[in-house]
Amino acid sequence: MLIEVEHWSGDGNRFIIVDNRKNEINNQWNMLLNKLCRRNNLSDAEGLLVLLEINKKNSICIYDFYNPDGSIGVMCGNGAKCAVRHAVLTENLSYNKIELILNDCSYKSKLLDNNRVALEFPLYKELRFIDDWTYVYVGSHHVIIDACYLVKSIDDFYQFDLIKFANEYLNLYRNKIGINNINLSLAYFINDQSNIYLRTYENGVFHETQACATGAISTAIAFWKKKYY
Ligand SMILES: N[C@@H](CCC[C@H](N)C(=O)O)C(=O)O
Repeated sequence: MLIEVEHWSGDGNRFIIVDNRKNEINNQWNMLLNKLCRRNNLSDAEGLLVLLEINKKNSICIYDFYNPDGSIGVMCGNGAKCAVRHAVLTENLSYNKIELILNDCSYKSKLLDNNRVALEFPLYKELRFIDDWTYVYVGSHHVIIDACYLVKSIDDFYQFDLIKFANEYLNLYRNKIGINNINLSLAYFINDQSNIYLRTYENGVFHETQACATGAISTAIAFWKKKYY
């Protein structure tokens, strides 16, 4: 069977989108994920978005999101932005008010200028300060580590072996929080610029990705709550 797929990128976070509104693909997602989301070359994806339905009259689009390991990534901010833009292009939805239903959760969104997508998030569902790191839940689970404990400069920050660190410490964070599917973000805050530089090791991808929207939101919340700015 020939399956048409589209490659999308949300800020460098890469996804495959499949239109399954005719329900032609049944329970073959694991096969597709294996073929399309391996990390062998640059075109490999970090998640799969499956279009289930677009209701043009009410500007509603419904997608499922899968991580490359086959697990359901409940919320993926960059994937959600791609889904909204994909729905607009597919069915010419009204730009001002689009409801996205992603993995059964509803988000309000709209299209801004230059094809940017705005997505409304609840503030956060859970926040915990544990030792010198922070756990934030915004639909996906994030551990935020302040890089000032690990590196001394922005160059060191980008040289830091995030994958080795994740392999060594992920289980510790999982055990402390009691949740398995955790994303790990290393955040470097530059005070006089009010900038936070971020690197994220994603659950379900088990690798560093180019960008992670819920990681960015969680980090902003963690630093704001710690009164960094
Ligand atoms: N890339 C994401 C987060 C995706 C979800 C993650 N893989 C998980 O399972 O928690 C984003 O842009 O938010």
